[in-house]
Amino acid sequence: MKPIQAGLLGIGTVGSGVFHVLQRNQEEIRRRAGRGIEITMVADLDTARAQAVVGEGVQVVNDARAVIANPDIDIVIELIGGYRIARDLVMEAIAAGKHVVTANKALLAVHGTEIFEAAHRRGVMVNFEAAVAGGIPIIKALREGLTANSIEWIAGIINGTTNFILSEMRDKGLDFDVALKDAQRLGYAEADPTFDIEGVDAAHKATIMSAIAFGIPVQFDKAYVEGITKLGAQDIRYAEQLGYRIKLLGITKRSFDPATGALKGIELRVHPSLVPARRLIANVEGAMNAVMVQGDAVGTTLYYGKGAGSEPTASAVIADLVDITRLHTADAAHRVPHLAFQPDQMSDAPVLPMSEVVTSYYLRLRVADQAGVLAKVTGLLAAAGISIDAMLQRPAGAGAETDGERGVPQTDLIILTHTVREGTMNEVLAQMQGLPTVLAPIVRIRKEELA
Ligand SMILES: NC(=O)c1ccc[n+]([C@@H]2O[C@H](COP(=O)([O-])OP(=O)(O)OC[C@H]3O[C@@H](n4cnc5c(N)ncnc54)[C@H](O)[C@@H]3O)[C@@H](O)[C@H]2O)c1
Ligand SMILES: N[C@@H](CCO)C(=O)O
Ligand code: NA
Repeated sequence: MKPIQAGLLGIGTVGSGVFHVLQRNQEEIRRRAGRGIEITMVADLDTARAQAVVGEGVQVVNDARAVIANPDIDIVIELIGGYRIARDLVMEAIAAGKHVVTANKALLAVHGTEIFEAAHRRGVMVNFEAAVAGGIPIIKALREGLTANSIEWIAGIINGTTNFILSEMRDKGLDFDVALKDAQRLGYAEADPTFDIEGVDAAHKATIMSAIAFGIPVQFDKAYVEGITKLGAQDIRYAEQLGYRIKLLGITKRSFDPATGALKGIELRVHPSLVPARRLIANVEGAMNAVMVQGDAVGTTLYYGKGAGSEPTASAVIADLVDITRLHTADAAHRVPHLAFQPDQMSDAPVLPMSEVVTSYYLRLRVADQAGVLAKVTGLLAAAGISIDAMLQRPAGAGAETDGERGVPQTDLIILTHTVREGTMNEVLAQMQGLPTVLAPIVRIRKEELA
């Protein structure tokens, strides 16, 4: 049989990896797919660079629409990125009856509903393994391997750039900015790295996983998003002293009413989290990703590997090409549904507001070092029914022995709490912040036991 022909839109970090791996392993891939897979046309704005990557045998154009219009091409691979042009091109490729492979989590988290509906109507596949945790086959695990389970929660380190930055800061004492530059140089960061450091990229990926795990539409606009830019080095240190590591986690979870047992909705959130240092996931370092999935039948499973970079991401893109090649002639009923659940079987369970999330907390308060302060702080927690798990008091550090303006001696109080509703915690934090003996904005980091 003739090889299936694919057209590539965008040949940067990931696109060049796809081209090279497909070429290097073409014989094995052909034996697995049952048919050869060839990239016969490439579009990139920088045609000279693109031509240098693919050599003379492959047609290079600067207009992505020329690839979509080519009748010999059955699969369009979108590796441009971003929401705007990529959305139009993917929709046009679907309308033209092409299957699509994309690594673009931003696109799917925001426009996924529209894209999957269009693909379903047109009878084509949109595959996106590379969009979540790069080379780790997590989409396949969730959609196929774990299909027997009622998924209870997913928690993952799903942004390589921020995990790399946190590791470099902790291990080598590097400054945030230096570590970020290194992550950009290594090809981990998004075109706009604020997406990485502000938690947006992780939230895109968590949004996609929430849809697949719980059969809800992709709803990025409902996600709670907090990045690592406000994390202080001293919090990383204090967390260690208490037996925890701080990781940027993407979390999605079914939440039940404790009184009735009824499903309240779905938690969907990204924020720095304290994780017990003894957990495997707490020891995932550098640009590596790891995703924990808790299913009712299988229990806890963990997926670990490279979540970013040229060839690791290419590995996932090519797996999608192979799946499409195998299923090309099968009708929609025989394919794996885009979001794991059949399109007419989606749930309308709401994504919960952050105030309804129940979790535990790390609090750091800069307080006046005087009698009765601790009692006031813990009194507010007690009045709200919030129980304390552990506590530290530490000197405020060199140069911070006294409060600048008022000259009051000061100290740091670090408190770990047991679980409480976030809305309740917010009220207590507002009261604490109002105490005259609390001298600086209170630091609050959520804590996940992941058990
Ligand atoms: N880099 C990674 O590790 C990684 C991992 C997983 C997913 N992704 C995703 O993969 C996608 C590509 O990322 P990348 O790192 O390869 O980006 P990149 O910037 O290295 O490559 C994008 C390429 O698209 C080209 N391009 C831009 N506009 C174009 C247009 N209108 N028509 C044709 N070509 C155009 C650029 O010239 C560039 O060569 C993004 O959606 C990204 O989020 C990247
Ligand atoms: N910028 C992303 C690339 C992989 O999606 C990361 O750092 O994880
Ligand atoms: Na993946």
